[in-house]
Amino acid sequence: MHQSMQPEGCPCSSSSHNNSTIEDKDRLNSSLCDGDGRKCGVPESVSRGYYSRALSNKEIARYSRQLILPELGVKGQQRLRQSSVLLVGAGGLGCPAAIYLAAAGIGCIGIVDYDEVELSNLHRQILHTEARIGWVKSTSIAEAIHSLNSTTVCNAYHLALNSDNARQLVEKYDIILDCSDNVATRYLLNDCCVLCSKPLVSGSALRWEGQLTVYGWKGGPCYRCLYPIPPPPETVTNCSDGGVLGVVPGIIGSFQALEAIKMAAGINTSFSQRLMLFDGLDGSMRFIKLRGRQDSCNVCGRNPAIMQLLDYEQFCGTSATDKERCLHLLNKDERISAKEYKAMLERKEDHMLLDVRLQVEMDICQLPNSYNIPIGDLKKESRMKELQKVLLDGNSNALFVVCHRGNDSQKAVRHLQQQFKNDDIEIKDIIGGLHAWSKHVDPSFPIY
Ligand SMILES: Nc1ncnc2c1ncn2[C@@H]1O[C@H](COP(=O)(O)OP(=O)(O)OP(=O)(O)O)[C@@H](O)[C@H]1O
Repeated sequence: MHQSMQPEGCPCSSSSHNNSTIEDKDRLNSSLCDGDGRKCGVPESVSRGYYSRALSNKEIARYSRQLILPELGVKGQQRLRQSSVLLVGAGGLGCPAAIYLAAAGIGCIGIVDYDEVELSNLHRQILHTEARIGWVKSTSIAEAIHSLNSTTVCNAYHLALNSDNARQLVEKYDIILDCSDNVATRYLLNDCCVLCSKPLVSGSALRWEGQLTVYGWKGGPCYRCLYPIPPPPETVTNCSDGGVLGVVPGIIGSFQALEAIKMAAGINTSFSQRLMLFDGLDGSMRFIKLRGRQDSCNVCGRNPAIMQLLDYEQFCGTSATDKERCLHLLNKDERISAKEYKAMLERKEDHMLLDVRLQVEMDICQLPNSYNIPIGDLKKESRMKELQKVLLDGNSNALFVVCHRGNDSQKAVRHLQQQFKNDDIEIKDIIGGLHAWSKHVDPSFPIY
């Protein structure tokens, strides 16, 4: 665990940052370092010397406030310098986790992310900046790490972690942090960490709440021991749909760094077989004892069925075909485009526009004359009667449904078609919702 594994960018060369910080997928296979520093152009003795040497005066000064903690001490600090941590996800959890790991003196940090920085990331993905909008996220974090602690080697991998590349990456690092935001990646990382015998520090955050636990540590359970079957995709909400207060992933990501630092320093973790539930709204923290490793587990049990990585999108029902099916719930003739709706408005055609988003979203922006019933309320009889009355009063027999991006509006149309099956009402949704309106009709319309 504390043997240095020296992933791609080898910490043995102080000038290695410029060469090895910005990794990309083509360079994934071309390791800069063969495991003992020789390919870095630094004499072997120097690189070995670096690791075995006591802390330098500069290191003592830099880490002095943590060095005097008896639980850490010089030995612990040296272990941090020899350790490598891989973060999957350079977003709300990955940013705080990465920066605290670098600040503490972790020798090598790898960051995997396929995404680029957007304006809507900045309220919580605190290492990215206005000036770096459009940058590759992993590169943006590598820059932030280098400014804070130039002695930490940082490998930025601009790629989507998948079954083909995960093992190759995970096996190079000592500790893995799951800072991703989707179920398929969680199962992929879990299985990969079990197969490579690596501990996995798992975090998640949504709305005001966050969770933290550590899988696969000293005989503790893995993610599959607790959740053998993935949740139905329609029950999973992400931050762009459900929202999140930036501080919440900040807190959970910091906890992920804390646990990784403790494990790397040889102290132990407090979260194996233990789950933390944090609620920022009521300021509570609860701790739940989790069941241990399950003999029946498909990946870490007695007779594991999973000996190699799978197709996790398919396993979780989130593959491109599954998404396509969800996106095309309605037929073509049950939908109109944002442009067609605009043309209809210009022709002043009689109709009613129903917006099925939450009131809080209506407060951000809405189309003129839209009537609001949130999708969750459409099943309530009272709201159905109300809608019927508005349609009758307006004497309109055309009902158009809009939402944020055109997913909920399709579900709403299906439901309303059932409700109004005896009435002569044409019900359609607007393809792509308000996003499409902003993109194709009115660029001044706010996007959130
Ligand atoms: N399989 C994966 N490989 C690489 N990166 C991943 C993978 N799965 C998720 N991620 C990354 O994990 C990060 C999760 O962070 P977070 O949820 O804060 O950000 P986001 O996806 O930018 O959010 P939003 O939904 O608001 O756009 C994202 O940057 C995403 O690109």
